[in-house]
Amino acid sequence: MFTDTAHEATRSLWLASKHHPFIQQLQAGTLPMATFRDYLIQDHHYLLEFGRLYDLAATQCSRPDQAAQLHANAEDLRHGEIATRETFFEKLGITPAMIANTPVAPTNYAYTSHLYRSLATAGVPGAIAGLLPCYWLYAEIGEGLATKDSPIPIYQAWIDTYTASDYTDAMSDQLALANAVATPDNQAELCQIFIRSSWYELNFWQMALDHEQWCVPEPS
Ligand SMILES: Cc1ncc(CN)c(N)n1
Repeated sequence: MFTDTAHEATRSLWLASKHHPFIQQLQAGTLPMATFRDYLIQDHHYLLEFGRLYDLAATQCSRPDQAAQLHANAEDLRHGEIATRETFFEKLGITPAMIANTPVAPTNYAYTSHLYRSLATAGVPGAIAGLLPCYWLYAEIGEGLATKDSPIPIYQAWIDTYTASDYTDAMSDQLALANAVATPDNQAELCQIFIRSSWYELNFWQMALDHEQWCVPEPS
């Protein structure tokens, strides 16, 4: 099965994500709040693109049942993870203006660009393969962190998002969809896309920890 092959191919990248200092500090409660805030703002930009890509893939999908599932994923994302993050923003005093005025960091820009590229070069199956580590890796990270609570309530609330049944159920649907669109002809390409997304996931933690910025400000 495609998902077994892809999972096996990314074992070390996923382990590095699970043991990344960002995740360890989140669980220990030692992650600086400024770092968490920056991560949330970058991730908001990321999740908006994620939803847009699902919608775009749906419009290009020739199978009505799969198109409906892709649209439903976009809606679930907006009503689930993105809506939950709004409550975090309120608690932390992060305003829409702060988000709008924060440029998308280089790694975030590269990751979301990779997702659009996957749709452009490998079609709807490419987009599905590129988006899959986002769901699946976070579910595994949540599972790994569930053994011990973080002493910081908002960090624990973040962890709880990824162990909640609505999230893990949606993740199972993604696995089934990925296996449905994988064929002997496209599997190798989909696997490369999945590996690259997993690599970007790892870089995303480091981007947040480093408060990564462009060396030259964006043109206005
Ligand atoms: C970068 C990233 N990857 C995955 C997820 C979990 N949906 C997320 N919120 N952000």
